[in-house]
Amino acid sequence: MAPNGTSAVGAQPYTEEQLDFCRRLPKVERHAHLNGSVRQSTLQELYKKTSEGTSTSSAASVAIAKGDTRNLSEMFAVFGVVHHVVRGAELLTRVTREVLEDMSADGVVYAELRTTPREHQDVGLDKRAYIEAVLQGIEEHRRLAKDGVCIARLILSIDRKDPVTVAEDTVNLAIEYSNRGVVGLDLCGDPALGWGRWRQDWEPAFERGRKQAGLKVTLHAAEMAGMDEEMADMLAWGPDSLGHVCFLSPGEELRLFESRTPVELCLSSNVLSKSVESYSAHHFGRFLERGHPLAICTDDVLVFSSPLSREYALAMSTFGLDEAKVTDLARDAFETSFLEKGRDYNEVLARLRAPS
Ligand SMILES: CNc1ncnc2c1ncn2[C@@H]1O[C@H](COP(=O)(O)O)[C@@H](O)[C@H]1O
Ligand SMILES: [Zn+2]
Repeated sequence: MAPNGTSAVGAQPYTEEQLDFCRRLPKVERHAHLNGSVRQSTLQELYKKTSEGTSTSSAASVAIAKGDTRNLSEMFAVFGVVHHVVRGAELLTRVTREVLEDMSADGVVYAELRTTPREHQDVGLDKRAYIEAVLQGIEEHRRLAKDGVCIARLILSIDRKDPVTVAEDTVNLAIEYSNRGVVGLDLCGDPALGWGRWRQDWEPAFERGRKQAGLKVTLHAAEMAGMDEEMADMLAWGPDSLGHVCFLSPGEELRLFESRTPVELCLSSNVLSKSVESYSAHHFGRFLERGHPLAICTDDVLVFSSPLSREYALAMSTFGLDEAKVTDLARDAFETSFLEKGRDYNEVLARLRAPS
């Protein structure tokens, strides 16, 4: 790619050398939604087999490029396109394996995948089978990977649009699978649909997962304006990590800095969904300046067409980081992860510390 060539997201501000460095750099992915990270060619292939026939336009429309007029709420419709075709245990296992293969090829050595357990009634899949199919994909990748393994753990997501009974179910499942690869719980979904429910619905559910099984908790937070009250309540409770945090008032931002709660920052996701005006205006700059614990992440590589190496290259060029700083960022991201101490932890650490 030419230094100033164009792609789905417009002119590239980084050089070929920067991108190449970021590709080779061993990295950690902490915020990737499984169905938002499905390989584009797989989605197209699955779409062709449906009753919609040979049209691939629906599959193609999941990619959001610069200039796309969809806002954050409209963007959530794209996940319906993926959920429509990724059905059944076999496909869930396959897409999980492929996501990890793609990450591994991009230099990711450890990934926390997150997904919302769903029933696929038409193919007789219940939520337990859903989770087992995803865990099987992680296991298959590990067994079959030829060019380096991306070690992975699973986080179960609770969608803000669902009733609290669904959240309770998900917590039960996360507890059940907590010694089999599930390390945490997440609050996700369209913030416009389910805010104002933190204290009553979500906090008790997450608290139970944390108390009963030591599960870690990450929350999509301040994804739209006017969520200060929820943010204050979340911080008072004390999550292990927070995603996005785009719309913080100066007071809440200060409180977050003081709490030292790690943040998962997704530059392209925020710029392309118009939560943040431009790369240079991204709050990544302020968090970096404060030395706040953070991890650069992709969110939904299928939708935003930007793998982790590219997100690092964008941060590198936009904020003038040298190779040593970018290397530190990748290592620091691991410090914020949910991976338990043990053999895998030591393996990831060794790969992150290996001289490049
Ligand atoms: C843009 N930022 C975002 N903010 C909030 N939630 C998001 C998201 N991107 C994805 N999801 C959540 O992840 C689900 C798809 O993956 P899974 O089916 O769970 O694997 C979406 O339905 C949405 O709830
Ligand atoms: Zn997300």
